[in-house]
Amino acid sequence: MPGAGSANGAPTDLGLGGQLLELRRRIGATKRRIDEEEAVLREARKRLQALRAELSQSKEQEAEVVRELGGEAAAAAAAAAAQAALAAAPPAQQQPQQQQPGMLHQQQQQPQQQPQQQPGMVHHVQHAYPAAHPAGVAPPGPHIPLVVPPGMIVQHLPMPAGGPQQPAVVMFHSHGQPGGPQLLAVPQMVGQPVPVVHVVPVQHGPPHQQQAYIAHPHYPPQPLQQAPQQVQQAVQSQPVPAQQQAPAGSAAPSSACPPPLPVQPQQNGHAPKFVDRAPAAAAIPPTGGAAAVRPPPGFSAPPAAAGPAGPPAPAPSHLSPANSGALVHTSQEFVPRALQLAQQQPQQAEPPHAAAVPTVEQQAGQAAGQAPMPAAHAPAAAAAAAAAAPRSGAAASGAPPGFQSSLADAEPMSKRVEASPLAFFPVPGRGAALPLQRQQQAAAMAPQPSQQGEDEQQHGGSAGAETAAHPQRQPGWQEPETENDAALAAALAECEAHGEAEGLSTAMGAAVLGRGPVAGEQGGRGRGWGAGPAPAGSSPSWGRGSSRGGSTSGAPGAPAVSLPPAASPEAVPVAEDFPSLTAAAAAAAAPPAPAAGSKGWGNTAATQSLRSKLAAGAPGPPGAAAAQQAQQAQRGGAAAPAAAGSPAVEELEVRCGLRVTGDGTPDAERRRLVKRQTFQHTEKHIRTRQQVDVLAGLELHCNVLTPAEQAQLIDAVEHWVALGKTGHLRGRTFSAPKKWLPGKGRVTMQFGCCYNYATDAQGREPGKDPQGLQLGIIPEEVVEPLPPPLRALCRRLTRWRVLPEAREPNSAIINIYEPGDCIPPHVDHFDFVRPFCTISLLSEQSIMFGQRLVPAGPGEFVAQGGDPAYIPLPTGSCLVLKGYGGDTAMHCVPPVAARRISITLRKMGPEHEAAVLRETRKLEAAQGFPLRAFWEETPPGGGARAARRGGGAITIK
Ligand SMILES: O=C(O)CCC(=O)C(=O)O
Ligand SMILES: [Fe+2]
Repeated sequence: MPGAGSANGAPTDLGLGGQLLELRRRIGATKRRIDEEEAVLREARKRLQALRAELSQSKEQEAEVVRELGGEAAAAAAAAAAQAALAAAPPAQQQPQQQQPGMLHQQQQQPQQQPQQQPGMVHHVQHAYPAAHPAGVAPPGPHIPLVVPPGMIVQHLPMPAGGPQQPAVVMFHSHGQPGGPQLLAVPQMVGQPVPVVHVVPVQHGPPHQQQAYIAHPHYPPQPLQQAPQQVQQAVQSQPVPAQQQAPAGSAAPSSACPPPLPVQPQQNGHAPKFVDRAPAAAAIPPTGGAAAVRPPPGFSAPPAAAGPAGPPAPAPSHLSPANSGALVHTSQEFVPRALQLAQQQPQQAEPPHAAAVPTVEQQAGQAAGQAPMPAAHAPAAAAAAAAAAPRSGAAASGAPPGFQSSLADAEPMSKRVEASPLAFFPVPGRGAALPLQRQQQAAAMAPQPSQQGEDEQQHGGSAGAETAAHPQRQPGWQEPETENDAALAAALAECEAHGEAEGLSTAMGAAVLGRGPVAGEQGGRGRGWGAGPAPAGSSPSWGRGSSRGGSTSGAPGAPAVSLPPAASPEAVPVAEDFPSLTAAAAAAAAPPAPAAGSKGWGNTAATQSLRSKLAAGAPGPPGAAAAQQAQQAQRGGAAAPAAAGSPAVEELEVRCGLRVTGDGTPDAERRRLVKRQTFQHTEKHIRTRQQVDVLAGLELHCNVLTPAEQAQLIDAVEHWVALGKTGHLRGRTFSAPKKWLPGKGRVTMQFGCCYNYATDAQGREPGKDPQGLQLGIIPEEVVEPLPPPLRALCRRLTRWRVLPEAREPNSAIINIYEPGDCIPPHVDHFDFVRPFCTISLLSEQSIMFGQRLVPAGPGEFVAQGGDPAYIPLPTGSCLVLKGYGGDTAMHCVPPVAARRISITLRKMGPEHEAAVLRETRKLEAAQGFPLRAFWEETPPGGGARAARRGGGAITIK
């Protein structure tokens, strides 16, 4: 092949001149990469500095709070608890004690004298552990009974394959904010002892790894590595060897935590590399084509994680939701419980992997849609009322509607936590202060993905004939865009008729209306909707797209061609169409204006003071900070750098939490780094026997997010997961499988709309309503809107012409794959328009495409009638799906070798979008004031400070 490389990578057949040119090109490319990496490094250093500054400030504040609160007794109790646990623990192994050159000192190390603490509070019980631990989770270490302080959050813990997803772990988490670690808590864990196993000091690693891990009962007990006194010392002051490896025999799954960013493209072992992704001056045409995307022979999808598999052990009772709010424990209880917890672990040994997984037959049955008929479909109004209940309940009792502005409004159960600041999350500026009912609602409404046939059906079916493989392919939304716009405009007009000028719906509307007229797709390829022509012989009933959609993929059977490069960056409008995002974000961020007689608490003095605190630079999660800044920008506040004029897109992205502060690279320059690839993989059509290109229409855009941006986004996702796990996201926004079956579950979050991808609490099956009709988006299940960083990301995708302007996504589903997790074969539901896309984060894994993919075993999928094609998805990339690849071919992600997050961004069909708006309006009407997104909410009654005073929470910022 011309240009093929020799062993050392130098071209051999180009002649000397050609070789020279090629080498120069490579040198240029390498230089550019070096520049990029250096920029990332610079940024990381800056952030580190900011974190350090913030940390010392936080520590001062903490000391002040501790002084205020007193509580010597608690400190003593906690110390006693630690000692007791240590004394009861197995004998210590030797742990390296000596400091090594380059060792990093834990910033949160405590003085030998613990500060005075409130009962139930132990903080900074951290054991220095190598930040660069490859497993990233639960290495052997001392068990320190940690009483979860109010103010800590139970965050995700990378779990062994098959491990439970119950949030029974606690970690510190920095959120990558300049503000440093955020310490939050979940109610059911407050006051509960948990054994600390692993703490990663916050100053190491990329933001998503700046976490402290505390053992999960799922893990077997870890041996102590030090004598108690040594441990104590380690906890309080041991420096951190930067590169210490996990001792052999660690229970930690080796791939439970991915390597730090910047993440180099890595294969999961399933797929060969097939396209050189090195930056080049122009878009790289596909090389290798079909052959390159074939799987290696003998491919199977082994979960790489070594952890035990099987159904989760029952959570210890004190961690169960039933114990939520049971906050009152004497310090004497802590020690025995901590020990009990540790000692329980061997009894919680998991049954063997195989026992936990469905059989092939079961899976095939699920795929074929043999699940039982669902229960009766709750009427939309009832569902809306149910969804509204948590917030309208208070209104009914005469209290400020929806939110508990005083503890007296709380339901009986919440009274159990009323003495605790954990009735609210005392973190200003972020999703906080959810009334307890909302958590109950979340629990009640959460889908219970039995995972029985979850994903096989989730988006459009699986095995079987083509019609069966696309059961959800519906006509209906494939109208010309003018019709779509009209439908939307009508829906929005209806909304506007309600007369409310602010709030979520308007924000959503603004986001929609802010779009200009339809732009030509893909650099002027016409107005096709991406639905390529149906393969010859396919059923015309598949949808109007088959006759109407502009082809993006060429005629079936024709050799696939690489699409032309996207329009040149210079031709792309940059800032001029961005303000619509600003408006939307600002509108979404703005507190609802307190109309006359408004009973909302959004404008209380406390909230105001919180806002000014934020404005003064207090940290928050990306979304909250962005929202705050967008608000200031709208008001022309001094803190908004470019509020007056038309601010540069990068500034707006920074505000929305997408772009990392300080990255001043102009938008057009950034866009130029994006590289697009197209693919080709022909199979014989199952029925017609003609050649079809199953990958036609797919585009992979690399470098859409820089490593720093990825880190920031990951951080935001982790934060949302934490909120979701603790019931702080509306309705079915968050769902985690109750049963953790290998290869069968994933944590997911849906924003913008609720898609019925799993059997829900009302028994509605994926993709079907109770009558067996197709069911995709469920408008009455109102979920959280797109958070600002995702909104900004969507905007970027259209601004950079990765997606057409008219297809700017307004919904997202975030999949969080632990090692071994997968998404089974499906075609994305046709309630979402084409093209849509999926963003990859954390680790590079391959997505599999085929005309017909079917399960062949637990977490194993095979192609029928041909070879599957694999496309490795590098971190920071965006895979665009349309044409045959997005409409007809099936795709799945086989079990991943390392943790991965994907964000699938899709635009709802207009009637679905309208329905979502309508249902949102209904909810708002029912509760009497606009819905607020999670990032807008602030704790009533004075925020963090008051929470601290009231209940003794530790709150950093
Ligand atoms: O994780 C991915 O990249 C694919 C996700 C997907 O197929 C989906 O959400 O529909
Ligand atoms: Fe999909």
